[in-house]
Amino acid sequence: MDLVPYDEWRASAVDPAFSEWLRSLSEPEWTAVVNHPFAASITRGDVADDDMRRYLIQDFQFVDSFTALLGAAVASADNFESRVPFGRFLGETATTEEKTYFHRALAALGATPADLASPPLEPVTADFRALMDEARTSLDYPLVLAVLSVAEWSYLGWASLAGEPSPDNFVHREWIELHEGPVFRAWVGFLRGELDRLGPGLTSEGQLRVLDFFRRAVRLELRFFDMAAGA
Ligand SMILES: Cc1ncc(CN)c(N)n1
Repeated sequence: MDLVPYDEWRASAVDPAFSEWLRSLSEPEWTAVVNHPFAASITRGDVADDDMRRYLIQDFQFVDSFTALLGAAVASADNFESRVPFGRFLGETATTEEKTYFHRALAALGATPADLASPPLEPVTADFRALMDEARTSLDYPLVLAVLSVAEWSYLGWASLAGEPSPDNFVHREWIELHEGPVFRAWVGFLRGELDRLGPGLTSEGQLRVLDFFRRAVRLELRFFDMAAGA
């Protein structure tokens, strides 16, 4: 979508939130991520084991950089109340939730310890890690937020489209459950709320920088699902 400055855009927007400006200017890729055939296949529980294994092996490498980026959010947030949700989510990601999921799911899919420790990276995985590292080392809170928000909000998007009944296979079912439900929705609401709190006060140059990180992350999400689908 055309690059319309936030102040101009919000004058006629139905929802003038800064996060909505970022999302709507990231179309059509945003919708392509949320409605991606690979994501839809996860929600139906019919991704072939080989494809799911390849996707999760690459995603485990994504999660490593993502966890480091959560640490940068703790470090760069502008107040204590904002640091706390990042610290909580970081603990969950690093210990219980995603870590045990990956180990159990990849074992069930026949992955080896080497597949978890040091697999060859797909180009999109390397590019996504580079973007997360760029945001992390900037220690610029709105840029960190932009990348985290894309990852979580877009995953909430496709996971919310899952119908009933949930897939029997825990590899699919738990991956959906990790990305939807009241707790995950509140987490995404928090991330968006932080962007909405800080974005309007940035200079127009700063706003465009956040948009640039947001858009790059959306394009990478799309390429990541394309890679998973073998496209
Ligand atoms: C590529 C990607 N993007 C987002 C998420 C959601 N945490 C993820 N696990 N992987």
